[in-house]
Amino acid sequence: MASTSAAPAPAHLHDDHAAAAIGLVRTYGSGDGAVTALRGVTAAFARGRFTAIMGPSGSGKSTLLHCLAGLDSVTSGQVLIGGVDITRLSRTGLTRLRRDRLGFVFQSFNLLPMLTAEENIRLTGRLAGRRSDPEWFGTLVDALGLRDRLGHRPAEMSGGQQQRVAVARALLTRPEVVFADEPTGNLDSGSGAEVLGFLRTAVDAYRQTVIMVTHDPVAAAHADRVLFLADGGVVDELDGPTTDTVHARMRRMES
Ligand SMILES: Nc1ncnc2c1ncn2[C@@H]1O[C@H](COP(=O)(O)OP(=O)(O)OP(=O)(O)O)[C@@H](O)[C@H]1O
Repeated sequence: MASTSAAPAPAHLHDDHAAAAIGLVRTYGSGDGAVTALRGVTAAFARGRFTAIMGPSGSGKSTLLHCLAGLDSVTSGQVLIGGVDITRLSRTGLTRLRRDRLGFVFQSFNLLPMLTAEENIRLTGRLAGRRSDPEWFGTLVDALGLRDRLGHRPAEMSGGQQQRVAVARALLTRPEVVFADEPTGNLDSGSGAEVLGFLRTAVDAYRQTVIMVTHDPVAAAHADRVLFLADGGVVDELDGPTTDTVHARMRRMES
């Protein structure tokens, strides 16, 4: 396992947290042109919970998500996934951990155009050399309403259908954490609500952990908790968000 080569996590972050950032700093460039996107972020993400990350443009949301997901390197600090400090993994170890233990949903769907919906859904498991559980595949396909789309290629599907394929792909390997970067950014509100509703179900019914960046208070209201960033730091947090309470916090941050 890739995880065995990493240092142990602090004891208080071992058990209940699927992911955590500890003193995370990310600076891009150097000298006069350096930009510090994250200025020492510490945040923990509980297992089986849905967390939204919000904040003004440029506040560091995508950088935080990408560092947590091992898609971007960190300048200093630790990132724990299931208790493993991923900043200490080799490149190969990190690639393996991402493939085996994390799921991704991006704004732009990121499906392979030449593959059918079914082939796209099965792709990550294939790359990991695993046979997927047929029952779980069927459960996902039915829950996401994709049964009659499995033979279609991305160009033959709506944006909402493509994103549902991407969600099925992300969940098929039962990852430790699903990272979603503006998953509804390219969808109309109806299709967006379907995708968010399914992410909610994945958390409630299957104890999936979801961490999602969004600009949209309606999307954030599907989460259990919202973390607010400003200027590269965590400035606020809200449990049990509603669209109204998220709006109110955003307004307060802007004033
Ligand atoms: N690869 C990079 N090189 C240089 N600067 C970067 C890079 N990525 C991000 N930044 C800078 O880091 C800061 C945080 O960017 P980030 O994309 O994380 O913010 P965000 O909150 O996700 O913004 P948005 O809501 O507009 O997507 C910004 O000032 C941005 O310009």
